[in-house]
Amino acid sequence: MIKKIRKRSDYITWDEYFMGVAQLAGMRSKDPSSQVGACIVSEDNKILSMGYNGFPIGCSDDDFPWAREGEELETKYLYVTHSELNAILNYRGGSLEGAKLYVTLFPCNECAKAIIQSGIKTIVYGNDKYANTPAVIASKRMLDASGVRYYQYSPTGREITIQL
Ligand SMILES: O=c1ccn([C@H]2C[C@H](O)[C@@H](COP(=O)(O)O)O2)c(=O)[nH]1
Ligand SMILES: [Zn+2]
Repeated sequence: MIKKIRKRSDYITWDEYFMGVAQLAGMRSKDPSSQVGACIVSEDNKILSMGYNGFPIGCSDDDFPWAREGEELETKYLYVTHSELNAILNYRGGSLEGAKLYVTLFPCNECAKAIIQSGIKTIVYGNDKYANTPAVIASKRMLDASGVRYYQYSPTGREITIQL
């Protein structure tokens, strides 16, 4: 009698996989307070692009400021490219129409504009710690008006260890 070998049952789900990849991308960020990662996926679950928050090419991580407060020109906010925008700009393959974005932080209003214009139709986000700020309220207003669906990732509690 031949015993049929069945597939593993503890493999990770698509959402775990892509949110995990977004988290890993965020680990490249040099921002001391918020590391944000993003992963863009096609309708048939192929990774199209990734990004994290950081300064534009040529703007040194050691020279540009990482401060959150102080004189505006000496804070990071005027310089940092957000993870979602980096992921959109990093894509070299043409259209993102119908794509899905996994991102560890709810996108701000500026990222929402780029998401809408790029054709991304679904956002799966991690934390929403800036939910009460004008940037996120405006973001949701635009995403709702444009028919971009968003839902919060539900952590499964599963942990992985990667040896580097
Ligand atoms: O849509 C967003 C919003 C913010 N970010 C980045 C930009 C900054 O590097 C941090 C936020 O810094 P705080 O110190 O938490 O204010 O997150 C992003 O990538 N995408
Ligand atoms: Zn943003």
